[in-house]
Formats: sequence, structure tokens, C-alpha cells
Amino acid sequence: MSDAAIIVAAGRGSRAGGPLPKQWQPLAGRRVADWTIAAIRKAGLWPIVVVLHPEDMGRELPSDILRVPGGASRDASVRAGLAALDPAKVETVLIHDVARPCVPQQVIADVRDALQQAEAAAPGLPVTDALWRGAAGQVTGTAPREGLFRAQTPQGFRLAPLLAAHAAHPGGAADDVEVARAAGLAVTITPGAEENLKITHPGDFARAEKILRGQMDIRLGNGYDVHAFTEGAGVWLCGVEIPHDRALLGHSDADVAMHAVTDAIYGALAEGDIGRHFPPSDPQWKGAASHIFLAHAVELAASKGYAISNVDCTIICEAPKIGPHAGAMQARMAEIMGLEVSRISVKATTSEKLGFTGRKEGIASIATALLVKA
Ligand SMILES: Nc1ccn([C@@H]2O[C@H](COP(=O)(O)OP(=O)(O)OP(=O)(O)O)[C@@H](O)[C@H]2O)c(=O)n1
Ligand SMILES: C[C@](O)(CO)[C@H](O)COP(=O)(O)O
Repeated sequence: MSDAAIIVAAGRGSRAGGPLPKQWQPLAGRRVADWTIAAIRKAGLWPIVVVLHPEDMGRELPSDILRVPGGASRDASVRAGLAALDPAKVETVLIHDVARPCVPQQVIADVRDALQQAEAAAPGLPVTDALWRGAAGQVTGTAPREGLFRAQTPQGFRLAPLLAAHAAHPGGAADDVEVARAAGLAVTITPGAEENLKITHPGDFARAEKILRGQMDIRLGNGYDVHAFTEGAGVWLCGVEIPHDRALLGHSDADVAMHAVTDAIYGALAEGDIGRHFPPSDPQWKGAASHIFLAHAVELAASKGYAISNVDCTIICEAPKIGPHAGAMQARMAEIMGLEVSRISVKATTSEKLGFTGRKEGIASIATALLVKA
């Protein structure tokens, strides 16, 4: 039996404004929905159902996410998500708003822990400000705040009683705690978090962005490589073979630019350089295509939880001309690294005929890579 999650994402975000529903708008480099899915996935909940507006069914989501069309209200969307779960396989379910992308792992863990004993559990924050009634810009009264909480998600339940509660409810509930309580289930309050804000109004995007950026682990790495020219009729640079009256000398294919990028990634991970992972003394790497090294560095980053945000590579040579090939180089690097082309920069400079590159004795390359773990 598993602990499942439903992310309700079928709303239109009318209060948040913007050209798209809030869950599809950009936030700290990804879409709001991507952050929310990543947080739920990190908690180890499975399966994950995302309830989508019918117009959004074609949106790009990870292939292992179950997607179902939602309804006209939040509770109708929750019911659609519940219907996608198999009661024979799922014991508990956490229901979360897509609009809460900054949910801390501790908030999720506390709900799950409470569910070991409780019929239902949900995070709440005690109201700390005084409460007023008001009308026409005037305070018309006050209200006691004792015993009042601001409700958050994810809200957790045993699947079978929640299914029964939703089946018996007339509809129109603000959340699943309201549905559960109407069916007589006791709900434990677990600690909420200020960071677990629900993006509701336009100003909430900036608050959420600040929280997410503060939680990010950002790594910067640099790489530098040089290969000397030798007899030959072409050079490999960023995985593209460029006709030239010389070749580059090296143990592998001598792709000096790809080596610099690879070393930048290893550098960001504090994992040494290509030589540590593919020793030149090992004959199996003689003449190897350098994409093997780059793919290894990318996989190592992924295995440590880092996504590559971007790389920037500069090739230093008098010849061959790099400009006409830069687009093809970016495309090939993007293919190897599984990134969008716009995240790869390849550019070139001469050294004004100075030094070994200026004397056309070889090619040098420097690269920078930015890695992000959220
Ligand atoms: N028919 C609906 C309405 C809401 N939701 C989801 O319920 C959550 C909480 O709703 P809210 O913040 O009010 O989102 P919206 O309904 O999208 O916002 P608005 O009311 O501003 O249009 C959101 O994750 C939203 O996508 C849903 O799945 N189906
Ligand atoms: C479920 C909820 O997030 C609890 O705070 C909230 O009720 C849903 O959002 P809405 O603005 O009330 O639709």
C-alpha cells in the first residue's frame, strides 16, 4: 500500500493576473507547477496525480505523473483526482494546491507522521494578528483570534474514509478538511509554515521567488583546456568536426572545448577533472569521443541532485573560424547534455596573434557551468 498525492491544478488563477494561469507562469527559472511537483516528488509520495484544467491536458509534465481533467470547483477537481487512485493499492493521500510551490519538506513530513495515528491531518498557522471587522474603509468591530488557524495544504487522509466523505458531501467546500469534518472525521493540526504561501495575488510571485531562490544550492565551476595542433585535416570542437589544415593532438579526440565544459561541470561538483574519471594512462580512452566524458559529468551532476542551469564556453584560436559552426556546436552540446539550446553558449576569440594560440600552435578553451539543486 502506498502514500499517494493529488496536486489540484485545474483553477484559472484569475486573482493572480498575468498572461497564463498562475501554475504555468515562470517562477525562479521553472514554472510554478514544476516546483510544486518537485516538492511532492522529493517527499517520496507515490503515485502523484495532477488534476488539470481540460485546456491544459496537453501541457508538458514528467511522463510518470498521472494527469486527469478537473472540475469547475476545487472540490470537484479533488474528486476527479481521487477517482484516479486505486483503493486496493493506496492507503493514504495528501492533497496539495499547485499554487503552494514553496512547501517545506518538514510540513509534508509532519502531516505524514500525524497520519500514522490520526484519521486526518493538515498544516495550519495560528493567527497572530488582531482581527477586525471592517466596512467602507472603517473598523466596525473586533473578533477574538484565540483558536483560529490559517489553513494550508497538503492535507492528508486515509483514502477510504475520504472517498466516503467526498461522496456524501453536497459540494462547495473550501478544502478537504471541511469535507472530512462534515463526515465526522477528526483532523489533527500539524505545523504550517509562512513559506508555504499560496500564490493568489500578483505580488505573491515575488515572495515565492525570494523563498525558492533562498533555498537553492547554486554551484559554479570553471574549466580550461589546451591542445596542440598536429598534422591532419580537421578538428573536433563541441562535438562538431570542422575542416581545417591541421588536427588537434590528444589522447582522446582532443575536443578541447568539450573538455573545458566537462571540467567546468566536474569543478562545480568538486569532482576533480576529466583525468580523474578517465585517466589518460587507461588505453580504453585512446581516441575516445569526448561526448562520453561530457555525458558522464552530466549524469554525475544529476545523481547528486543538480540540474545544469547553463554553460558558457569560449574557444581561443586564430583559425579555424568558429562563428559559422557555433550554432551546430550549441545544438550538439544541447543534445548530449539534454538541455535547451538556449542554455548553451559557444563563442570564440583570437588572442590578437599573441602567445601560443596567436602563433597557431594550438587551441585553448575556457568554460563556466552553473549547477542548481532546488
Ligand atoms: N476548479 C478548480 C479550482 C481550483 N483548483 C485548484 O485549487 C487550488 C486552490 O485554489 P486557488 O488558489 O483559489 O486557485 P484558482 O482557483 O486557480 O485561483 P482564482 O480563484 O484566483 O481563480 C489551486 O491549486 C487551483 O488550481 C482546481 O484544481 N480546480
Ligand atoms: C485549500 C486552501 O489552500 C486552504 O487554505 C484554500 O482554501 C484554497 O484556496 P481558495 O483561495 O480558498 O480557493
